[in-house]
Amino acid sequence: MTGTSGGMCWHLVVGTGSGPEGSRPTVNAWRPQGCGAEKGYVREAGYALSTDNMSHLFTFTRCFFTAKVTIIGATGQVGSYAAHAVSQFPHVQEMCLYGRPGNEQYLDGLAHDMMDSFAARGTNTRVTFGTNPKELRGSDIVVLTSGVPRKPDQTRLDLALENAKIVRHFAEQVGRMAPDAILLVVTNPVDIMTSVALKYSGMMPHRVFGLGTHLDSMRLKACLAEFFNVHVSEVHTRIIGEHGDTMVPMWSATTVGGIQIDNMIGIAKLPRDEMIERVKNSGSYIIKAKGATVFGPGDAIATLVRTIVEDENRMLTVSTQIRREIFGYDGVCISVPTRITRGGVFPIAVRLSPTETTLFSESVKVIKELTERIYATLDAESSGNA
Ligand SMILES: NC(=O)c1ccc[n+]([C@@H]2O[C@H](COP(=O)([O-])OP(=O)(O)OC[C@H]3O[C@@H](n4cnc5c(N)ncnc54)[C@H](O)[C@@H]3O)[C@@H](O)[C@H]2O)c1
Ligand SMILES: O=C(O)C[C@H](O)C(=O)O
Repeated sequence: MTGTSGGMCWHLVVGTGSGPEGSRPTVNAWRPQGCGAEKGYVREAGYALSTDNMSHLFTFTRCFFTAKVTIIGATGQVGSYAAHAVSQFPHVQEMCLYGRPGNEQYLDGLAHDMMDSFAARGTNTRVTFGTNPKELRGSDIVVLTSGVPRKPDQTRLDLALENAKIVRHFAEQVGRMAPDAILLVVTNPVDIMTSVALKYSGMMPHRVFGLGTHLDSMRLKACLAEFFNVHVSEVHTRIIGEHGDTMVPMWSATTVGGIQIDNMIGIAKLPRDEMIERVKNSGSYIIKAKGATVFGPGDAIATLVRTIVEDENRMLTVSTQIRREIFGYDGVCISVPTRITRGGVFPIAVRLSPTETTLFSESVKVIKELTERIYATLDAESSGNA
């Protein structure tokens, strides 16, 4: 059985094998073997057919999903690493490396290099590349990484206008060629670029989102794991607001080993301000040291893509359009906790502490003002008044 859901192709394969209690229908499912001809990956959907009453009791069914993921800006540092990281997931059937005209030779070389890597690691993902917008057709997820990166003496906000023009150009292409895709924006300043991509793609708000403070949340997680000397998986934390200087740590939602940090003995020594300063400066520190941040954002992108293609239903903090009814503000994309599924990204309303509320409103103000200025400049340019 084949169908589509959330723009993604899915296949459900049910057979009649023998179950532990007799002739209960079971499932024919293909698992990727690394170098075989299998195309899909199997996951339990939690229901299946019962022999007693085929119509009402579903207890065990499996289905698998395959996706085409396109990386725009694949010749860049973040784009190329993200393409490689994302291709490891069995659900990703096709990885399309997309770039601007003139970059064909580079993209061809990148595709060959990645295919060698896949053979070495046993990945069965098809690699395609191109610079013609028609290559975007059929994409289930598009990751937009094109744009200039900041220099060591710049802030991310300094890139806003130059990158907005690049993002507008590609967002219009995605809106035309792959309107049912989910678009993940990475280009900085990412919150403003997410708004630009949403506006110019014409896509639904829950299908356009930005990497936002997911990466900052991972950075804080690493600091906390180091401080408490525990495995990173023991730490749950979030940073909301701008991916930038006004980011807001959600200490109220920070736990170590499931224990809220305020309830941990010795917590008075936790250097919260230093940790947040370290997270805020992490990008510029790495750029000064080695030219670009690559593995952190690349693997953060990969987590988000996997969450969607595997329909993991996870709660992650990413940049999304917030609504006045829930958050008290609208007309802005900024990071809040969201639920991410194969259908898209859905903001979750949460109660913040009084300090978090004040800091979040300051963060919204910064992003909203600059977003409006960028819209005005782009609109004036389109109407020939710039
Ligand atoms: N949100 C995040 O956490 C995060 C993390 C890392 C990088 N970034 C941002 O991602 C972007 C790319 O970073 P990078 O390190 O890969 O940079 P890079 O210079 O290595 O790559 C830039 C990419 O953008 C393309 N590009 C540049 N100018 C273009 C134009 N005028 N038209 C079309 N394409 C153009 C290039 O061809 C290349 O593919 C930057 O804006 C950077 O700030 C964001
Ligand atoms: O800091 C940058 O400019 C890149 C990115 O936003 C990051 O935080 O790694």
